Amino acid sequence: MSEPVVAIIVAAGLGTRFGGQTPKQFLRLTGRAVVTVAVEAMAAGGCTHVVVVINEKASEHWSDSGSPIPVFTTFGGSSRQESVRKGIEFVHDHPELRGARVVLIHDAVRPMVPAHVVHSVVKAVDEGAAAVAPYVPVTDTIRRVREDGHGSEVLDRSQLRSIQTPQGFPLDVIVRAHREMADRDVPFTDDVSCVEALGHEVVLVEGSRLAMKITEPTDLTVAKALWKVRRTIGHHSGRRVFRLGRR
Ligand SMILES: Nc1ccn([C@@H]2O[C@H](COP(=O)(O)OP(=O)(O)OP(=O)(O)O)[C@@H](O)[C@H]2O)c(=O)n1
Ligand SMILES: C[C@](O)(CO)[C@H](O)COP(=O)(O)O
Repeated sequence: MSEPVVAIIVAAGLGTRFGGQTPKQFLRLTGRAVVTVAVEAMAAGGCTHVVVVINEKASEHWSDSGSPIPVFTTFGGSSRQESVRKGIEFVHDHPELRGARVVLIHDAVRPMVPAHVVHSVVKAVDEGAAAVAPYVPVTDTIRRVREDGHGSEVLDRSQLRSIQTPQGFPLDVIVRAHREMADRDVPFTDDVSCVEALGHEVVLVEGSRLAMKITEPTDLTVAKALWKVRRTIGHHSGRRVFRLGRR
């Protein structure tokens, strides 16, 4: 039997920026929950198993029925970093998962990531990378506000990238990185940064605008609209739609 490729989907957030009673990852994206669509995206990209990290307080919203690959569930923590750590420890301790060759960490709230992006991340880890993240170019002009509160300065956006998930790692590397950063109490907003702090290089692969993060209510409206046309993206004759799919 070949080694598992495990995706850890973090879904333990409470969605304070989104608001509402039900955490955003359990809202519907045309018929199915956002997190369920994220599970399907991991399967479509070549993952063999998924661990969904949920919040104990919101567990009544979660159901894994109908998944194309085996799904395990564990409880998360009070920050994304802590939830990732708990997911990684679950994989590390699980007899069926601990032989994983590649581990991906994915936000439940990026449900529409295309299979080719997931596949590129898995491939880059398979080929020896210690930390892999998909990116899209920054298209807004970006300014940094000065710390003293007086004014701001423009940054050179040609050197900036917007980082997405899934991010990929060999299991031993991501376990070591998260344990060490938790011991040192160093916070990170993503997982490649955590591994980079151990001295590893971060490899970037091309991501997709479809892997947008649902953070605020408007994002879900946009996601629903994109979901309806996603099959045409990349095959459509219209240039705008084509570009959206590729970048
Ligand atoms: N304690 C947490 C916090 C976040 N997440 C997950 O990390 C991903 C990205 O987080 P974010 O978009 O910030 O979600 P929330 O924390 O739910 O949102 P907010 O910051 O607005 O409260 C989401 O899939 C979220 O469920 C998690 O598993 N555990
Ligand atoms: C991991 C991430 O999605 C990469 O862009 C992002 O850092 C998560 O940020 P959030 O504030 O926890 O949503």
